[in-house]
Amino acid sequence: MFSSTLWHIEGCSRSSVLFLKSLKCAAFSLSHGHCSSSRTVTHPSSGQKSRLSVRCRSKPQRQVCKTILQHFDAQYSEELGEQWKSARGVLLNPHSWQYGVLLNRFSDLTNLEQGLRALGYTSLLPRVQPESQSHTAHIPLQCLIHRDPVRLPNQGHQPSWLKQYFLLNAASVLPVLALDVRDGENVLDLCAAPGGKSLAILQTATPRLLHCNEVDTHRHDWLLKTLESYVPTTLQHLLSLTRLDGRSVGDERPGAYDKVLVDAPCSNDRSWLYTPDTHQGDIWLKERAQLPLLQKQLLCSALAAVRPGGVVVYSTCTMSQAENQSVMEAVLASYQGMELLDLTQLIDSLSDHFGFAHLHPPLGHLVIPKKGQTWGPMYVCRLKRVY
Ligand SMILES: C[S@@+](CC[C@H](N)C(=O)[O-])C[C@H]1O[C@@H](n2cnc3c(N)ncnc32)[C@H](O)[C@@H]1O
Repeated sequence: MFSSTLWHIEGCSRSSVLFLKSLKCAAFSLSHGHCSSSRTVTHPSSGQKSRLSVRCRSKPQRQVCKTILQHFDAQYSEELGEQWKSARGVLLNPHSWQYGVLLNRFSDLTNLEQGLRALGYTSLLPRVQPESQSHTAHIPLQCLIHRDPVRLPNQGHQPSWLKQYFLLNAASVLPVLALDVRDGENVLDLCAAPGGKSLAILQTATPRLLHCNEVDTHRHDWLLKTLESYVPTTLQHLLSLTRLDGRSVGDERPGAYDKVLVDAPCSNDRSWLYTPDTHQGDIWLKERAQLPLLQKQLLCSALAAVRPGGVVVYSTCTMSQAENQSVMEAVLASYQGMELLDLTQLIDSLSDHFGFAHLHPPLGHLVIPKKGQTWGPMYVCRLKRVY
């Protein structure tokens, strides 16, 4: 069993009370800690002191699937060498995992940001984001991170109320920043559920169209719910939701989009390690062998769906070379008129927060979890369709 910790804020000013309400009782959990204690924080604008008291609760511990771990050990020690050791340490210790907070610019954020900063949250991104200076300025993404493995509570769905934040692995914003959507563009999120990246795209710009596609029925419903919970009805006309097999979209809508995101189905390293039973682990390992083909087909579909001059971003949340660089290599070799775009400026701007792996071959970028910076895994690569 492991404990999670709830922090309650007491003795608050009125502005802090608003902040508390927005945090839904202002409870947030630490994924470690076994004691009761309290601490005082000062509200930055009012100077009022608020007391945080800590309580513990028990949650069932997650079991590591030995079959998957053995498989990862064999593959990743060969592909990543020493870097696998530090990633392994993080993946095997959920108590150390950090959670990013993506603020929803469409909601009422009164006092929330200041409140979170008073609690030690800082911005992931610099005020002026790289690569945003040369074109029409777009909206800075507000993603807050904490150096400790603290976790805000999820906000429940309430009709006629927009959620204020979305919890995510902060490395998930990387593909969205690489996509660099501008106001008025036609954008396709080919594999969109549960909708975190669609939502992040809408935080950075107001596209003419955001087409969110998800083939799985259950996950499509989840996507719909996410968008309803975060996007005001006045902007919902920008959204188009479909339940297509992403492999067919390129043929059905050739050249229709300025930007396409392929956040591909992959062997999600973080969750696969905690596969509930060995039998399920064996099934997933068999499925894993099929994934590169599906990923290549999805990427080819995206390249057909983007207009000449348009941009495609490919991303996964696995460290597997077969699902990352090898997919890119195969598609670049078989598809004419594609250019690999440089992401160095963006990567450099995030290198204080994210640990980037040394990739062989050096195609794309991989955020690899490490102690104190537990973000990732997240692979990203950006292509331009030249003609
Ligand atoms: C990594 S998840 C996407 C996460 C999402 N972009 C987000 O940020 O919330 C990949 C998604 O692709 C979907 N998928 C799998 N095969 C697909 C296909 N052939 N066409 C479209 N989506 C597919 C899966 O059901 C899954 O929801």
